[in-house]
Amino acid sequence: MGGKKRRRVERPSIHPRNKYSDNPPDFALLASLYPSFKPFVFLNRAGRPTIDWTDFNATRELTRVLLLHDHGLNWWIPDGQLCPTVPNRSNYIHWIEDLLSSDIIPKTSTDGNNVRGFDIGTGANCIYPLLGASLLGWSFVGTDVTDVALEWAEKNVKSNPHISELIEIRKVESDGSTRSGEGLHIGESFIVEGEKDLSGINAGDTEPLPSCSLNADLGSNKSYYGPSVLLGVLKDGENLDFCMCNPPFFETMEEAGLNPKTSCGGTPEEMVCPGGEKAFITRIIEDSVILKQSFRWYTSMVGKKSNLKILVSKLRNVGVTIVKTTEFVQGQTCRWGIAWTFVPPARKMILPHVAKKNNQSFMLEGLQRQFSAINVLQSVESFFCTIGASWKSNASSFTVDVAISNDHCNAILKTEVQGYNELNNYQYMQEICDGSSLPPSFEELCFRISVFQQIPGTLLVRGSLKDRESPGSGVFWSIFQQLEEVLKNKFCREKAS
Ligand SMILES: C[S@@+](CC[C@H](N)C(=O)[O-])C[C@H]1O[C@@H](n2cnc3c(N)ncnc32)[C@H](O)[C@@H]1O
Repeated sequence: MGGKKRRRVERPSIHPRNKYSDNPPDFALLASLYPSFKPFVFLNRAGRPTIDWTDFNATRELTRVLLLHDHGLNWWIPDGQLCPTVPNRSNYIHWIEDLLSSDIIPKTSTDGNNVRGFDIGTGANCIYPLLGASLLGWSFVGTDVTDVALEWAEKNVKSNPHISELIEIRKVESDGSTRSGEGLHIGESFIVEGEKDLSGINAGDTEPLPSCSLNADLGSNKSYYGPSVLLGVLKDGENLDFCMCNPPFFETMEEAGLNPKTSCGGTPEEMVCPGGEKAFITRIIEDSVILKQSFRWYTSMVGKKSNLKILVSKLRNVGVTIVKTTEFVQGQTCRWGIAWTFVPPARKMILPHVAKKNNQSFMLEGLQRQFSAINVLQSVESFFCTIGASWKSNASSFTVDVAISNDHCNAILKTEVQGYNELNNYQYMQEICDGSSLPPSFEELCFRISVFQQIPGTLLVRGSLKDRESPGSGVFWSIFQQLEEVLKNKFCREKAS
């Protein structure tokens, strides 16, 4: 013991564009400027001004003065309603801003102007529309089910005439139907068999989610009990840039009350839903499967990492083109963000974790009888011949040595059909925005493809990079994926999907 050095785990930091990233709230200054805030401020043991985080009145007053002082927003919520922490909520807004400005999916013609978002469960505090509109000029539809949330969200919008035109508050009926407004339809919910199980699903047992065709009566197409989330709330023909959601995280109020260190309020309607956040976000996923490209990005906050994994697994099964996750700093605790889209990606990207591997392999199973390892080897040769690589094969060792120039690699990547991409973490997202995740430049990419007989009818194909440190390792991975698809399509009874 003791000999091992502890690796320092890098914690993600507050978003660099967050107003508070370099200047955390200055309680002393705020207390001097706002007499109503002053009584809540005292010096802690280290002599620094602070507030009692377990006092709801103190946290609410802090939020009020921060929104006023730093964002020019008038804001209030009644006792007990969920009180947002402004720096934390801002991180989510900036993450969406990154998604919209990245070139992962093609940009729209508006190119950052007239961005329109949809806040599922905006709450009495209406925090996301208020921040998104005041910081970035975005327009919003904010939805909710409870009267108190709708009433106070409206009040908060109206108290800010400079942005009130940008925010529409929309009611979702709590009985499972949706309000019959302009373009909305009331419909009976139908239940998909096994729906209850969806909330208890494990990462490994993700069945494809039920889907049904888009039709005029969208609200009736939803596959879950309870209030609509998107289907039927979204109006006919409405297309938005993104939706966002801070879902009711918990299954019970007891679970919700487990953090005694802070008091941010929160009623059962705000904090709890049957099946917790996993069930709630599953509803968003189910609706997204039907609504597809009505939103460019679907996003949600996630409270538990275990749920994040499950949700990513679910998304793998429903035909999304990209899944992106991030970690948000929330004081002592962590929250995660998940985003997905059905828009085809703009270009190929290399996953950072796979890009670092220098060995890749796949199995060719269920080989059709007439084919053997030598046929596979020949197909490997012709694959590389077609893409213009130089290659040398050795029929006795069942290997093909390949060399590809940088220009050829780029040509291959350009024509490639992008499948599923899972991009992790905010830092990586930044790389994409900077363009530094583009395929790196190198002289020649050299690797060996080997074909091994496993059992009759099964071959293993392995690709090994000659130079472990090659900057083209990500490109190698990508080409190897294409080879897999080609070989599976040609040789296996069960074709590549
Ligand atoms: C955790 S609160 C989030 C409030 C606010 N967005 C925030 O971040 O502080 C969740 C909100 O979702 C609302 N809600 C629950 N089910 C909903 C549904 N089907 N559609 C819209 N809102 C819903 C609740 O009433 C509650 O206001």
